[in-house]
Amino acid sequence: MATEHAIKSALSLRSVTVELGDGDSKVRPLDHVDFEVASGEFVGVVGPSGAGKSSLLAVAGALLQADSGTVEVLGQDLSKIGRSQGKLAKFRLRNIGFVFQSGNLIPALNSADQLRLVNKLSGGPTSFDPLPLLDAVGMAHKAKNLPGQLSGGERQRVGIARAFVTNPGLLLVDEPTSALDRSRSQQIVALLAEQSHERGVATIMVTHDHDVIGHCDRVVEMVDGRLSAFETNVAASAH
Ligand SMILES: Nc1ncnc2c1ncn2[C@@H]1O[C@H](COP(=O)(O)OP(=O)(O)OP(=O)(O)O)[C@@H](O)[C@H]1O
Repeated sequence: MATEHAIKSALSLRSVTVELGDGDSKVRPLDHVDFEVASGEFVGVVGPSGAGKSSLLAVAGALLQADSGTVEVLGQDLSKIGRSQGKLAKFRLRNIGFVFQSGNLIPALNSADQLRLVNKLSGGPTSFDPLPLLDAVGMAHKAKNLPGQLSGGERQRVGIARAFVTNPGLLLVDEPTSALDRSRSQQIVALLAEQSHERGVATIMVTHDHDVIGHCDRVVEMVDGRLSAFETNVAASAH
């Protein structure tokens, strides 16, 4: 494990504010948010509906621009990448992985091809082999199955393997268990924790599911656009 000084934060938000809407309907989903996540750290984000959790992921994922404050991903200040969407998209594709609610797989592609497509789009090696990644999530035996032939948990596993194709330094995960039963939810979040630690990826997981936050190294709570430590004995609710 590298020291605190050796690891630069994979994600660093300093006094980040985002305002959306106009006039009376103006809202501030992020209100002077400070947030640091180190490489290999698995952080949960909880909080009520409308608190700003998705906005936090969108800012960290370079999908939404901060109105003030600074956002650094893997040491790169996002505001300095330039206004061109092309440059930002390229940076996102190479450095940031996303896992969505229900896997978000392409219906016509089998598991292996889901990964091959991301490798191709990101300019990865032609020799890319999806099997080791599918194996890491326990899905090598279903490499040739289409999403329609997989269970919800299996689709989520393929979605996780796909997110690791580009070796991202930052992984953003939005409600990964919303379509799963309790035991599958535990398995999927345990897998995310294990893979984040093994690969040294900083992972931020937004969840409403308090049953799974015991797998997180740290949990923060978002309320009215502000972030604070989540005051619960996380260790006691683990596993
Ligand atoms: N494009 C937009 N224009 C105006 N307001 C928006 C926009 N997107 C989100 N908001 C508002 O910003 C606030 C924060 O929304 P956000 O989606 O980040 O919350 P959340 O914590 O992810 O909620 P949930 O748990 O319901 O997904 C809400 O009040 C929402 O209505």
